[in-house]
Amino acid sequence: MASNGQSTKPPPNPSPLRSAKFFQANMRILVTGGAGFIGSHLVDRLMQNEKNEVIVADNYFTGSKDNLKQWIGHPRFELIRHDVTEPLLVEVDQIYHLACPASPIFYKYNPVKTIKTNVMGTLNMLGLAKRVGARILLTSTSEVYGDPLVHPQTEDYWGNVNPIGVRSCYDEGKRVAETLMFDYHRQHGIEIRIARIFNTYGPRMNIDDGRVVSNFIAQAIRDEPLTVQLPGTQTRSFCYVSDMVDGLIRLMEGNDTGPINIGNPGEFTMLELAENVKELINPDVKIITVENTPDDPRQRKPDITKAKELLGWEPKIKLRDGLPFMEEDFRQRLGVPKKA
Ligand SMILES: NC(=O)c1ccc[n+]([C@@H]2O[C@H](COP(=O)([O-])OP(=O)(O)OC[C@H]3O[C@@H](n4cnc5c(N)ncnc54)[C@H](O)[C@@H]3O)[C@@H](O)[C@H]2O)c1
Ligand SMILES: O=c1ccn([C@@H]2O[C@H](COP(=O)(O)OP(=O)(O)O[C@H]3OC[C@@H](O)[C@H](O)[C@H]3O)[C@@H](O)[C@H]2O)c(=O)[nH]1
Repeated sequence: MASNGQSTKPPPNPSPLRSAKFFQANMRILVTGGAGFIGSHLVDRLMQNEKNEVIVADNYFTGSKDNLKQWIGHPRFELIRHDVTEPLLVEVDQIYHLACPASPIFYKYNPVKTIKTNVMGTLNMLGLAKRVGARILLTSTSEVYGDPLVHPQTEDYWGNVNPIGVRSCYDEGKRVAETLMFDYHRQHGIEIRIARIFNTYGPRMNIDDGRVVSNFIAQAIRDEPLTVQLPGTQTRSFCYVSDMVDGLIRLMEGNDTGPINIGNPGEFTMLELAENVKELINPDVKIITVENTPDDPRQRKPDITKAKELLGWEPKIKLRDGLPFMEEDFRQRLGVPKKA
């Protein structure tokens, strides 16, 4: 029975290859998009369990082998250059399906490819889950709520999304991906999990990723003005990556299909974020305002009641505690030590 009370078919039989000796010893987990920011932190956590074998499939559009360098060559780890818009034939027990560019700059760069990644990529991974009887988790997004008219956002809110805007390749793409997940669940009995991830930050974000936290930290370290996009009063709620990974694993291992919001309810305007970065990282830096892009959501904050009740999860790391960890990582990669 799905969490929403709908009855489903029983799950398909596992692939016969799963009764091979190898599978009895290990849980084999596929992470698509595992070379990216959240994916590589998830891989680190999964690899800590000696019973897990991890396969990463990534096309390196926004991810990098560098994020996984500590695991390359490890006997329980495999890295495949693969685009999820093409089918993938592997034998696995679980699929964490993250593959998709997440920064607005990158997902808008080739919107047709972004929607293909969300739709064909998710179809391919669901097809794989069906063939081998694997459980599959989709990393959906708070962007399914669009420019929300309900605040904070609860999972039963259907959203306020522009279907033909420049962000639609991503937000409508993820909405279709969620639909596909539930249709495969109802029609084929696939075990699904859907996480609606809210803005996440932390070490290993691309320095030129274009998202706000990485932009402000890189700008503060480089002594460049912090670029607050107008009006500056728009809000976001930022979750530190280790909390996010913890939530994703709890969701995968738990009994609820979701969708479940995973995010930190601490809400900040972009001006407040800039002021925090300035104070913590470089008090001499200027804050300037610049033009915004179309359809930028004006407010965003997760209601995490469901995550608390169903997963026993809530974030532990506050923004002001997480920013210094990210600063340290960015300083190392940019080669700019902290001034004495
Ligand atoms: N970071 C956030 O704030 C956030 C918020 C909501 C949802 N999400 C979701 O979480 C997931 C990971 O986000 P992230 O922040 O780590 O982004 P990221 O860009 O760092 O990682 C995405 C990874 O997917 C890979 N990829 C992209 N298209 C692919 C394709 N067609 N085939 C194979 N690999 C492909 C990229 O190379 C990259 O390694 C995404 O699905 C994103 O939509 C992230
Ligand atoms: O330099 C900048 C960049 C961004 N911003 C503002 O910061 C806010 C957040 O922008 P980001 O680009 O970091 O990310 P967004 O919140 O728009 O989207 C994100 O949200 C959910 C996820 O699915 C995605 O990973 C990501 O698209 C926006 O209001 C934007 O206008 C700035 O003020 N300055």
